[in-house]
Amino acid sequence: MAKRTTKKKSTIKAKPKAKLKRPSFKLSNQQKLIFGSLLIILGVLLFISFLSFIFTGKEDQSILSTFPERSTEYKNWASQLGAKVSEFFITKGFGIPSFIFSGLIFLSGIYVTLNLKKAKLRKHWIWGTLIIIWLSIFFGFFSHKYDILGGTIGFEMNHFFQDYIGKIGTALLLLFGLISYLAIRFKVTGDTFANLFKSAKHDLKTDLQSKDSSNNTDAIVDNSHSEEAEAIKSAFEVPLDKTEPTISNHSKPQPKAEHLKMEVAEKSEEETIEEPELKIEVEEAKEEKSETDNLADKLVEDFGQFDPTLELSNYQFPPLDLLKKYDNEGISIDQEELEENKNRIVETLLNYKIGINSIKATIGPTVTLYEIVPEAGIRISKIKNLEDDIALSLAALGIRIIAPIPGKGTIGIEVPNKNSTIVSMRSVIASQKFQQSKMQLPIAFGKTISNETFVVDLAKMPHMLMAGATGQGKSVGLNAVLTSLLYKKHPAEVKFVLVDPKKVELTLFNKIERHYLAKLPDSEDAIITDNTKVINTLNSLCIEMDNRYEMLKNAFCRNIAEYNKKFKARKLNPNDGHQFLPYIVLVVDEFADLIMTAGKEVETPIARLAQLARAIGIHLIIATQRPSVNVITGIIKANFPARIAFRVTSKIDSRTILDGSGADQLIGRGDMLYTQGNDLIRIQCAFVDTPEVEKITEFIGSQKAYPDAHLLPEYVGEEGGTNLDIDISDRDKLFREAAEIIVTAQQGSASLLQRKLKLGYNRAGRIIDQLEAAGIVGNFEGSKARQVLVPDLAALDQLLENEI
Ligand SMILES: Nc1ncnc2c1ncn2[C@@H]1O[C@H](COP(=O)(O)OP(=O)(O)OP(=O)(O)O)[C@@H](O)[C@H]1O
Repeated sequence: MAKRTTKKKSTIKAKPKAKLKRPSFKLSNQQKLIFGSLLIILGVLLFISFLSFIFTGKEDQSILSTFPERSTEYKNWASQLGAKVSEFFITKGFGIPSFIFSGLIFLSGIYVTLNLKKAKLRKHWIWGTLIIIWLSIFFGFFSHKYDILGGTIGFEMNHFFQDYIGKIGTALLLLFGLISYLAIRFKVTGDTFANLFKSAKHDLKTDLQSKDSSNNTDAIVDNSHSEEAEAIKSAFEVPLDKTEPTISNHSKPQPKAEHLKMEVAEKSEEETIEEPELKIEVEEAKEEKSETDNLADKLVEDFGQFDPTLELSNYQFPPLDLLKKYDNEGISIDQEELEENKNRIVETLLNYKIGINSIKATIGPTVTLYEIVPEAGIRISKIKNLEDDIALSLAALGIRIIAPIPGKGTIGIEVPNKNSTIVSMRSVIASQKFQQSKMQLPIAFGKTISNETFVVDLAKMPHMLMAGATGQGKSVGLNAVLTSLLYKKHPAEVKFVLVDPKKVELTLFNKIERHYLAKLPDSEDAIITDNTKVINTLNSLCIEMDNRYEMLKNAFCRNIAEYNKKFKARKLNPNDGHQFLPYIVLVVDEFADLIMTAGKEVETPIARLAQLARAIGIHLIIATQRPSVNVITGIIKANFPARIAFRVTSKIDSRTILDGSGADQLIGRGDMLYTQGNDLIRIQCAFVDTPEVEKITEFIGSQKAYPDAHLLPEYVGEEGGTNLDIDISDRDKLFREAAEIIVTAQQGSASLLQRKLKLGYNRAGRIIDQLEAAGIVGNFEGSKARQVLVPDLAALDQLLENEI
């Protein structure tokens, strides 16, 4: 509410401003030409008058008092008016610098005629006037000899300053003015003078050197300074030695090349100065707004931007206090353990004749990374092969060797800490990195090995595959993902579709059904536990995806972010089927189970969504215990670039999920590896316990909610559809509703039904066919929408009643 009032205030303030601006006279192009050419002519006339005033001013002076008398003959080339104006500007005004006025008027004419940027012209006037004042004061020094140089104003001002600060003071003041002008206008700095001085010094030096060398050659070759002698010499030399001319050719163009360089540099400087002008012109072209833009601007001015959160404007995000603080948080460095591990690593490596140059430790929450720089000549593969031996000598599980650490050129050995610390969800949610993140769907996973909070954007991933043996932290990981989003996103901005075949993992989220969950229209529970319902839901998401693509296409947007931005700016009309699109996050816990029972029926829509849904804001998170190849098939793997591996039991599983080993060497309890296609990052997953999730969902669930969960489009399986026929009893159950929509909109298109009724393309198409059979819409007419044969709802009622 508070927001609204401030917005209103600002619009009230803004309105009179806008009204004040409008009266500024705007000339048509013809008027601009007339006015501009008048100014150009005036500028030329002034220049002519001023110029002739220099020669004829004295002669005309005596008759100036007779102005305006037609019979008097003036010497000025612009006659009476020219003499009078020149007298005013030059003698009584600023003297010779007044010529600049004529130039400025001429320039103004050009600007007006050609419709150039006014801001630049204003600048010319300001600087021009300042130069006129400066010059006229400067010429004031010489006014007693040549009074027209600085004019009366120049003389008076000069003497005004002289009275107070003397001649030298005035001269210095003018010098200061000149320096300021150069500094502001031409961006001259102290360095410019220093460089000038340096280059002058350099030139002098080279001049002196060349003079010296020429003196020397003078000494050796007699008469070489004489041109005649040189000509004779070259005439003799060329035929004698063929290499000579090439040498002289070489030496000659050199200064030319230098000169060329200088020119290029100067040119490029000029270009950079001119660049902004070009840019300004481009922006001007952009300013041209379409009618819909203007309407949108007006709507935004009147009502403010569309606020998707308005319906639940009092919604409170869960406070941090709902998350638990742990005692053993924060890393305590055990110096002894560090020393011990270091010595063991060094010893083990030495046993295999691997010398070490240096070793560095980075302590993380669960593992410590020892970075080793081996002695020169040691093969990396040798250290990699010793992985098991090092693990054995350190008597520790979960040693991982990274050889070499990407981008560092060192070898890393990760050794688990004896006492691991818990990374609490609270600490990562409270971190600045998460709180200040501007990501679309930020997820705070936990902490990296260097104890930094790891935050990634789900929207960028764009889908995530999560695998890990049972009891290694998958469910906690999923909860961490959901919690992150609950702490950052308003219910209007994100919706979850939760699939939980285990039936127990995600049940807590039932409490936030009407806030954050999405479901099929006819289903009772939002959390899907039944495998057949999963198929319907996935297909429904595919329909939602198609619908969203259609909406994006109609709105000329490439992705959901652009679309929502446009919608918020009120550039998309809700009456055309546009609406604010929340992100949809599909979470499937235990994907293996689904594949086992439903196979292709699940795989196909998942693959379709994974391939296409990124742009329209549908993101998939799929977790599985068994990362075997028949579960994570090639097509699924190819479309899930972001992978998370908790501890798995075999190297093969690790390879299936990560395309490499590593996951089999993790220590469990939330120790995980994350990859988004390139490097593996070891992370300690944030721990969020069931009671914490319960508190959060309870907090959210107790607040005012939407009337229902977010409804996904209805999906009727192939067998549920009706064939095209005239039989009334076989009609789709949405037939009447669809007919009313079509008649109201007077537009017979399937996509309209898709949008309004949230249907898939096939079903909408079938309904259109039934409408055609009922005589409500006309025949198929190619790309055009079908003709609507019923004029209004009353006629429709009559038609349908007569059928019965
Ligand atoms: N990030 C973590 N930090 C500390 N302990 C953790 C973390 N993640 C998991 N654990 C511990 O591991 C246990 C099992 O975790 P979780 O239930 O997430 O495993 P899971 O992989 O989902 O197992 P399943 O597949 O059988 O459901 C938790 O109860 C917790 O004690």
